[in-house]
Amino acid sequence: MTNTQVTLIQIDNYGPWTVTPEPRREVDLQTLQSRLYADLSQLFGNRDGYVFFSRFDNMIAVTNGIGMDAHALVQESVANRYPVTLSLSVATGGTPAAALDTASTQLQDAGSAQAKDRREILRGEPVAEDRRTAEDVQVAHFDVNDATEKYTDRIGAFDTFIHIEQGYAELMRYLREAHDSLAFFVGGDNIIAVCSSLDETAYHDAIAHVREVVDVDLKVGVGRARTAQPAGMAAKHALEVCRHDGRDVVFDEP
Ligand SMILES: Nc1nc2c(ncn2[C@@H]2O[C@H](COP(=O)(O)OP(=O)(O)OP(=O)(O)O)[C@@H](O)[C@H]2O)c(=O)[nH]1
Repeated sequence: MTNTQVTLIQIDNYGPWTVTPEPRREVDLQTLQSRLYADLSQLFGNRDGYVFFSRFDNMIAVTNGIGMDAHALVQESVANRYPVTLSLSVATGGTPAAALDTASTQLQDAGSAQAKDRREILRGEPVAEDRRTAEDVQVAHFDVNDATEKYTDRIGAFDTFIHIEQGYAELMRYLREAHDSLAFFVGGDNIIAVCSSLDETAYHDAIAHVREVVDVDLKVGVGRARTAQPAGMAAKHALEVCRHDGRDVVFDEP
């Protein structure tokens, strides 16, 4: 069984801030959001976590092995350097979606994302040390088959983008509904999913579903570990085996 620890990251009172005292320049908001994501990726990544930008004002991190003190340091570092602050809600669960639901509820209970007086909330609990196992995190790294040859080198950049995003949208919905798992677009033609304990058949079914509904061909490498970073690396190595052997689904061999 997986035991994913998820952290919901939310910029405090961001909506009002973007229009106070009057609407701020969009280029400045885009710069702030992407720099904040880059910083969080480093801050959590240096501690073996993964951060996904999702909606930018709300980001989602896989934080197995990262305690509350480290979360507090991340908040302090951001508050010292940015004109905005962050609330962090940490939760664990048998599935990634269940963990994120708990994290969301914890933060909603602390007040609205647009409440002036709700700042720098830090709530929740990490996975208890004695309950951690070598397979707490399952990361699936999906990739569109031959995206360069089929799309990038052949059709317009925007139509390529539509194909890739459609594949992502269908996969994200399917994994959420069928397996309580969370999939994130990470650039190029790549999607990284944080999964519950899916087996090989389940991945074949997910790939077949996406092919059938939106005609996008995927392959996937799957890795498992105590924390996100080594699970993600194992998934990348498994994906290389897919490429080499022409297979659609490969699990890493721990
Ligand atoms: N985030 C991320 N992006 C990647 C990674 N590998 C490749 N990409 C992106 O995906 C694009 C396509 O690269 P590939 O997936 O290697 O190429 P392909 O044409 O689909 O070929 P095959 O994957 O071998 O079928 C690249 O231009 C990168 O933008 C990765 O590990 N992580």
